[in-house]
Amino acid sequence: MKQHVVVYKKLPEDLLQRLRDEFEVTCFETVNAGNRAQFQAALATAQGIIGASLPIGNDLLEAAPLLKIASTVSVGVDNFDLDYFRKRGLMLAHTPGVLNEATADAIFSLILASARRVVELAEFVKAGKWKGSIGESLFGVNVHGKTLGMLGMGRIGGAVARRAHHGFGMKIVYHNTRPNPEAEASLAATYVTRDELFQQADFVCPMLPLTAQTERTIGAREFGLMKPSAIFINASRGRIVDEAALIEALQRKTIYGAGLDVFEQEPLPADSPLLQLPNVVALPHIGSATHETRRAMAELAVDNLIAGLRGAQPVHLAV
Ligand SMILES: NC(=O)c1ccc[n+]([C@@H]2O[C@H](COP(=O)([O-])OP(=O)(O)OC[C@H]3O[C@@H](n4cnc5c(N)ncnc54)[C@H](O)[C@@H]3O)[C@@H](O)[C@H]2O)c1
Ligand SMILES: O=C(O)[C@H](O)CO
Repeated sequence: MKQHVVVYKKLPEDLLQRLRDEFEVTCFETVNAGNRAQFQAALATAQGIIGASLPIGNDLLEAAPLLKIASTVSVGVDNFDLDYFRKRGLMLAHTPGVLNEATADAIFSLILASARRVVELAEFVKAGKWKGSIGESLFGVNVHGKTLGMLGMGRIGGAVARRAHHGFGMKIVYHNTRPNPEAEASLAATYVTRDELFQQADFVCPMLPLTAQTERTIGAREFGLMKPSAIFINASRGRIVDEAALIEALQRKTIYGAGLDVFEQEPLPADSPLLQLPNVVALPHIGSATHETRRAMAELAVDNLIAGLRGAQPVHLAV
């Protein structure tokens, strides 16, 4: 009998066909309050699940007694309880690497847009307010030659730092779980303490996984250490930041601005104070959202799932 796979994200048709060739497949383009009961019922006979952007709590996993592998179309694995996977001996596969460059590009767009006030000034032009020379009050700040502080010098952090060093002549300071000799050799990156990073950087850019250790790791204390001219860039996960403290720092202008791709609550509620602040550039979690990169992520996630269900080792296992 064919094994059963539950898909909970829209996948390209040819990749779905690869799954159908080998497994019985049940698809949910999204899971919401209206179809959660059907989703849970489908899990009862599933050996594999594949999807993204849905917290898969242990209640759902308890409803899947035959499960062998979950394959997430993301590098982040914070939608899962890793200890539960270890205890049950389940595999959790993810998609590191293939999204490094697209995500680093998106982060650099936040750096440039925040520093040069691109969104604010584009809206100014569209509103018909450009009547003459703009004047100093609308000037931005330089990016080239400034100091980038990478908190987390992993795969994506390294790709951001590469752009900063080679493309923009920036000085790189970083803090990481352990020193990264390759970044030090190729990017002249300097390892600093966490506090030194917040104090020295013109652009503070965390690129950390969300874990019990990193949840709300940046708060009022850290914003207090930053320069009044510093810009905070976050495209890792919203919950690594105390968002209320960030809003306060931006409102009181104890920091210059922020470029954000991720938020405590997503989608960002329409009444978020962040949306009232001209010194904030907010994006809808688009780090990896290019056609090419999302395709590569979906392919890798399908490869991982098929390998796991065939009894082989998926290439990228988080657990
Ligand atoms: N916005 C987006 O669309 C988007 C896209 C891709 C990834 N992400 C997020 O970015 C995260 C990082 O991805 P990656 O592939 O670069 O991961 P990675 O594992 O290669 O890099 C993370 C780095 O952070 C370091 N680290 C972990 N905890 C730390 C701590 N407390 N202090 C200092 N350093 C610490 C690790 O040593 C590692 O070097 C993902 O987990 C995901 O949440 C977001
Ligand atoms: O973790 C990831 O991969 C991103 O946040 C989604 O593309």
